[in-house]
Amino acid sequence: MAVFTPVSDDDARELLKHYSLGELISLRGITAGIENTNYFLATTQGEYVLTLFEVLTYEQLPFYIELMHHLAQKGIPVPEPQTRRNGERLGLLHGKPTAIVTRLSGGYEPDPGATHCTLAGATLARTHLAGSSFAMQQPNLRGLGWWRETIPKVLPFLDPGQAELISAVLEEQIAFAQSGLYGELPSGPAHCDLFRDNVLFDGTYETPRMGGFIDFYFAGCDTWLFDVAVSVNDWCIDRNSGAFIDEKLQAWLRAYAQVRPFTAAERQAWPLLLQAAALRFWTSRLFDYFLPRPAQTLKPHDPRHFERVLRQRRTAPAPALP
Ligand SMILES: Nc1ncnc2c1ncn2[C@@H]1O[C@H](COP(=O)(O)OP(=O)(O)OP(=O)(O)O)[C@@H](O)[C@H]1O
Ligand SMILES: N[C@@H](CCO)C(=O)O
Repeated sequence: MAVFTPVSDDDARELLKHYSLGELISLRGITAGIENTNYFLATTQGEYVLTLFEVLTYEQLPFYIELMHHLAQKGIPVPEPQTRRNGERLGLLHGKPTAIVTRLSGGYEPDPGATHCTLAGATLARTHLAGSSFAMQQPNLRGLGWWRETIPKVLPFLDPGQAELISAVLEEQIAFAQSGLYGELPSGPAHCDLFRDNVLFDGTYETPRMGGFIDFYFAGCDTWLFDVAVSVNDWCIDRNSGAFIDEKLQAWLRAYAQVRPFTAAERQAWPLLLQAAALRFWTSRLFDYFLPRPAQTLKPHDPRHFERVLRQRRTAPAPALP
């Protein structure tokens, strides 16, 4: 359930006075999602999503909100934060930071085919290029620094084989981050969590249309290839083994490369980035599983899934980038 802070019709009417978005038609709580309070909000001018941020603070939010604004202005299909009469895009409701963003059409595809992969890959490349002119800077807060801090906390819960694996991969990633090769990788604002449940598709299964990317609240500046690796590690795999499905992977990567061709440094770094992306989510899932936040409502995702993905990426030869 994702209404942690109830919002009444009267609250919404009061809030809408701060915007030029017309009059309230309806307000409906969204049941999906685990972190924020979300409502579908219909007004006489359009369809929106009202979000009350339950975890991120007012000070932490501008990077994400302004990035979405920047991308929307550049024609990337992302929720567009609406601007209040006072020029700001964030407000407060029931003491929580609040934003109204445009509602994208479509739904998420749990079983994406090659066509979905093509659309997602091309749109991510366009997102990267559009984001390169975004002025604000914020590192990926779930990057190497966070892995170094978090892995020692989860180590006591692991068996010796797992502990050895996660420690070895962390050491390799620390060395890689200090290498000249790493410094050559193109970087900029990245979504950093572009799993299939964060992309909406319209149309039919056979002929899908891109609805857009949602949930930018793990975004940060990172190598673009890390973003690609996070995505294909979710979109293009056999869910049981973690192995890549070649047709989907090729569709995803070719579509991305048609918009932004990969560099020589990226080709060389690819196997390590695929492991980095698997390590990132193995670590966060271990952390959420063994050390849940006191008020955490989510049912933790299975950490072993990303252990399997990581082992796959270390044993199977990495497919070359197109
Ligand atoms: N701008 C949008 N347009 C259309 N649907 C949206 C939009 N934003 C959110 N949704 C819908 O609301 C659901 C919940 O949103 P979201 O995934 O962002 O939840 P959350 O609690 O904020 O984050 P988390 O993914 O961490 O649970 C999505 O699955 C999607 O169906
Ligand atoms: N996409 C993440 C959850 C949100 O970061 C995961 O599947 O672990």
